[in-house]
Amino acid sequence: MLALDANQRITPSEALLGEGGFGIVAKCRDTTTNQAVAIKVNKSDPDILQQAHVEIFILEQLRRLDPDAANIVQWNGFFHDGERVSLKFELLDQCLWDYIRDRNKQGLPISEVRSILGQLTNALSHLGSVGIVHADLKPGKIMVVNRHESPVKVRLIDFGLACPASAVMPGDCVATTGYCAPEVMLGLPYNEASDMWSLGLVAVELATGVPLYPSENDYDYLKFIIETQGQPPDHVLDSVQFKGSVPGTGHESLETRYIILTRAEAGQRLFVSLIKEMLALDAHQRITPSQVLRHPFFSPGLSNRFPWEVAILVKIKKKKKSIPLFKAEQRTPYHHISPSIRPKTPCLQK
Ligand SMILES: Nc1ncnc2c1ncn2[C@@H]1O[C@H](COP(=O)(O)OP(=O)(O)OP(=O)(O)O)[C@@H](O)[C@H]1O
Repeated sequence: MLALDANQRITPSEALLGEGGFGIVAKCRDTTTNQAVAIKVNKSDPDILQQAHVEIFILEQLRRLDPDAANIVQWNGFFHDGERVSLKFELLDQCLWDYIRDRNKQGLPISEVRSILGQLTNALSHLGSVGIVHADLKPGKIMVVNRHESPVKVRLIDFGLACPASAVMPGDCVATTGYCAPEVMLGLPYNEASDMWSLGLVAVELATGVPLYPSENDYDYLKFIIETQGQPPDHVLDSVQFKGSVPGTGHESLETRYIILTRAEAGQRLFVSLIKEMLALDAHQRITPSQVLRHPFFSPGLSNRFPWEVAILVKIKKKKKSIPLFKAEQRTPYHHISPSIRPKTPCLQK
């Protein structure tokens, strides 16, 4: 492990914890406290420097919250190292992707899904109380404090794309394809409800071990959503002012994913009913954090009454050919979503 000296200088090396678009995260020892910490060292690029200052602004807002009670990473300030700005965080153990992978991608038992989903809903509730949208929620941005602890505790990390709900810039979508809410993708105004959509997809991944919409491009992602849930309601599509290019064609995946309940236990049915409310296409209809926590899926004693050891499965249906999402004669790209691909039976129901 590296030392963080009195002048707060560090040298990146084998202590690398992670790497991202903004730089690296390294494990260091803070010589004043003698504690291991995680230091996010941003690249010296001017755009990234500006982004780092936005992240610092958001982290300052979050100081009003108790990180432990709010399930968000504890931030301990920042320092400059030459041209670079570095952020100091509590050291966490592993991200949820790795945690799920270590369980052979089988999905977690109901007790753990409930516990982790409850903690993340609590995190969104706290973010909402200070008017912050995370805007990039996914298993890679959620970390386990200590994988050997039971029940495991989780924290939300990386507020690099977060913004006050009152200052959202529609159309400025840089969030991760495969987790971002439809309204964000469509360039519409968005708010805290977009994090709830992402959390719905995280919940499915916790329960099944695999992503529901594993897409690398906007076209595939939108296609997965429409095939499984139908197209967004007309009043949503009517407000789309899509200025960018039509999401790429030619690389379409030929898969659709369906949630299959192997044994239709009550716990599983409740879980699917909750997920459907988290993944409401219309953000106004989406369930809120306090409603999630009051959902029967969280009722005490559920896991005792309905032990759910068999994880939910995701069935992958292969198609012979791709389906056009857009019809040339219609008005705007997102009105070109062909009604013919509306599923007869929406997949998110048993
Ligand atoms: N507090 C922490 N403790 C331990 N590891 C961490 C911590 N914060 C971040 N990491 C590791 O570093 C990785 C990158 O962190 P982070 O997402 O904050 O950086 P980023 O540059 O914004 O990433 P991206 O470009 O993917 O958005 C994480 O996925 C995680 O593995």
